Amino acid sequence: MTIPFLKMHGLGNDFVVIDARTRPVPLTAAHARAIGDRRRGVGFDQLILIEPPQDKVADIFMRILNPDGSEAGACGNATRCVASLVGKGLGRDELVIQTISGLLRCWLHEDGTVTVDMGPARLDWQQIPVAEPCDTLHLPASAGPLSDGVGVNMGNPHAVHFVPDAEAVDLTQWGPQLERHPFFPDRANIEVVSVTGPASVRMRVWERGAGITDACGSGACAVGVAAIRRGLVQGRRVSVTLDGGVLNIEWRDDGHVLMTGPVATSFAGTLGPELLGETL
Ligand SMILES: N[C@@H](CCC[C@H](N)C(=O)O)C(=O)O
Repeated sequence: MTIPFLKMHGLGNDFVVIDARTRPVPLTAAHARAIGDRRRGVGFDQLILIEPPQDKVADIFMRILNPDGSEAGACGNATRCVASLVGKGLGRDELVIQTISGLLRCWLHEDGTVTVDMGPARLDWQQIPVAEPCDTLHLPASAGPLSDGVGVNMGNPHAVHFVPDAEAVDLTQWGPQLERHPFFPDRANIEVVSVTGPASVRMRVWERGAGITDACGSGACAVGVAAIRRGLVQGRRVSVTLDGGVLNIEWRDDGHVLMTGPVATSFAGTLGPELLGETL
């Protein structure tokens, strides 16, 4: 079996996107690891499967796999990419994407950017989740210079750390330690953030199951929410600058987080037996 795919990215956060709406593509964690290996495979930050929806109000179901084979409940940048791809295919500028975490409404704009309603920010300690009751505005887990994080779940777990200079943090050293800290039973995506203006921040990310990436959409949402909760920015809109560019985040009064940013397609390719094995 060979499987066609598109390589897409949001701010350099790159995805192998497979359209499995008309035929099932039963990829396993082992397949994800093989395809995701940038030396042997195609390489990706996330593998995205577009499947038929299980909910009547949704247009598609989006499955998200990390390069370590783990499944994620949210991927903001891929949601924009998939919304753009599917929306253009259907001739629609508004659609609903279902994930294992819920339903996400998306809007395609004339300038090519996409807005996603990433759903409500979940802030209770059980929702992050963390190992024991605590104030999620001040998480007690630490590693090296990273401490006093803010816990936010955007369909996936994030621990946001405000630091004087986000560029100065060795994420390769401290990211994996915090990702797998026993305080985070589901592991966590780790963000380091410096405030750069009254409504702007600079963020770098260590993604759970992927490592350092150029951008993380759900992470930018978590960072916007954390900055607002801490009173570090004015208002409820935050411009988040990542290595790959800027995402605009709005935390609405009803608790939902809106993320707006660009979408890009790099190339089309095919996955063959050398990566999928003979069993698929
Ligand atoms: N790149 C993503 C996040 C992908 C999932 C994450 N690594 C996790 O395991 O939760 C984004 O844009 O949100």
